[in-house]
Amino acid sequence: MASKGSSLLSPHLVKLLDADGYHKVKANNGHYYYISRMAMRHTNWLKTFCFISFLSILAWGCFFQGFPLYPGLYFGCSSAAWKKAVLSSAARQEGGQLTVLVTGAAGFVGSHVSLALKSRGDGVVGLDNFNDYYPVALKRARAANLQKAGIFIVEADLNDRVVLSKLFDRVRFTHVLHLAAQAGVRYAVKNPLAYVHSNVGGFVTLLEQCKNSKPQPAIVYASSSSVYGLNSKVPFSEDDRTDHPASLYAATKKADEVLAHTYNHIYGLSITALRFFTVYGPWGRPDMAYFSFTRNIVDGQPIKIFQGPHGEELARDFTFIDDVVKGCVASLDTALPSTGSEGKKRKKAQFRIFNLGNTQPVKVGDFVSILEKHLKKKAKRNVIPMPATGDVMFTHANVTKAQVALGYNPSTDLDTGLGIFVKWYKSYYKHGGEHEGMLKGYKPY
Ligand SMILES: O=C(O)[C@H]1O[C@H](OP(=O)(O)OP(=O)(O)OC[C@H]2O[C@@H](n3ccc(=O)[nH]c3=O)[C@H](O)[C@@H]2O)[C@H](O)[C@@H](O)[C@H]1O
Repeated sequence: MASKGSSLLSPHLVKLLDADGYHKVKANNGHYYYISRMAMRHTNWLKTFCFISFLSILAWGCFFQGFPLYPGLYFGCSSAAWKKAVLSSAARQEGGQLTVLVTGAAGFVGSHVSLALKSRGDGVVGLDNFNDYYPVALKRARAANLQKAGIFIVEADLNDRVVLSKLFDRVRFTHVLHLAAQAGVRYAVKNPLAYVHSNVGGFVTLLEQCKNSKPQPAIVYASSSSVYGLNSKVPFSEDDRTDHPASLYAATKKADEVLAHTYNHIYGLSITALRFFTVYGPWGRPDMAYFSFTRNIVDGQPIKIFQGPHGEELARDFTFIDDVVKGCVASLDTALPSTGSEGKKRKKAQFRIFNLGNTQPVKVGDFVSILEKHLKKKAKRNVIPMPATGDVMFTHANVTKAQVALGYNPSTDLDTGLGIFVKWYKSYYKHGGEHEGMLKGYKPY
């Protein structure tokens, strides 16, 4: 198709060739080449084909392989500024013993534990995808608190293997506190795949990264009281069966527990699962009843109180955030190191499961009465049959194991805890907290 020419060709011949449908092209070496117009057209088609193929591979990678989910971030996480921010956040201060990656650091529990760790000198790096399941403004406000304390949050999805691997290349994490998840029991009927994406896919992506690391970090992660599902024996103990989940949310948390066991068994990852019982408190989750009921009572809107099929009241073992933070920190402190390295197990590793509850279940109606007392306002109660969206009738934790192993001793009763929450709520929304848009257009059930 292309014929090599030379500057020695006579102008007459060049003219002839042009007329015959050839392009004259000068190469870097000074030689001229004559390429037929047909070949040029083919070359252009080839370029277009290659470009479209490149875009298709990129799109395929983004949507199915979790590879660079946010191209901006992907490139951003190679920048010098990014590396500096990560390293400075991970640096331990005086008294600090651990270097912890906290996933879900802009979340409710994640933000509290991150601050607690940082305040005692541990190195803390956060990871959060700032999804809009509930108002992002609240997550940003929590993140601003962390930033003030010197904690950098990597903004990425857990499924983003590229970002995770860059992060672990930079920092030798001694521990991972994995709290990122798609939360909420009832929203799972609306958006089941969000739970599979974060709680199953994201968890496995993280475990893969941890198992391949050298050294492997010890992992402490959030399970849930919901794994007890339809069990009727109370209080719930860690040795009870957990194979009757009542919601898809619970099923994904149960899946996490069995997945964690597999990684512990095959790769020697040290793993601790914490079964949280309806955690509440300042900087909490607007989708949860204590928060949304408060908002409705303040606004003079009715609240819906669910009741069982025979008119029974539901009850929860509401647990105050400060107690849960202590449980998380003690779990990190007592976690033994993982025994494997770069995907190879050396010996048996620690595997633990703990309930972190309050041990004092309260009926939802009584919990509303306590809120009314602190808000000095009556709720407009609308008692309705429990919708078929995955709720269980009651939860009640036995925390003996956590008491023995972690020194866990919940000390905040619901009255005290809700008083602290209401004080925070009033102050936050009085001082410019984003009230507008709070759960706007969002109906979890
Ligand atoms: O322990 C957990 O593992 C879970 O705790 C939390 O789930 P739940 O215990 O369901 O909390 P939450 O929604 O505050 O409802 C509290 C009570 O109010 C009742 N409830 C709720 C809403 C409503 O409109 N009416 C109502 O009666 C409702 O029936 C219930 O009896 C977390 O959201 C979840 O992510 C997970 O961490």
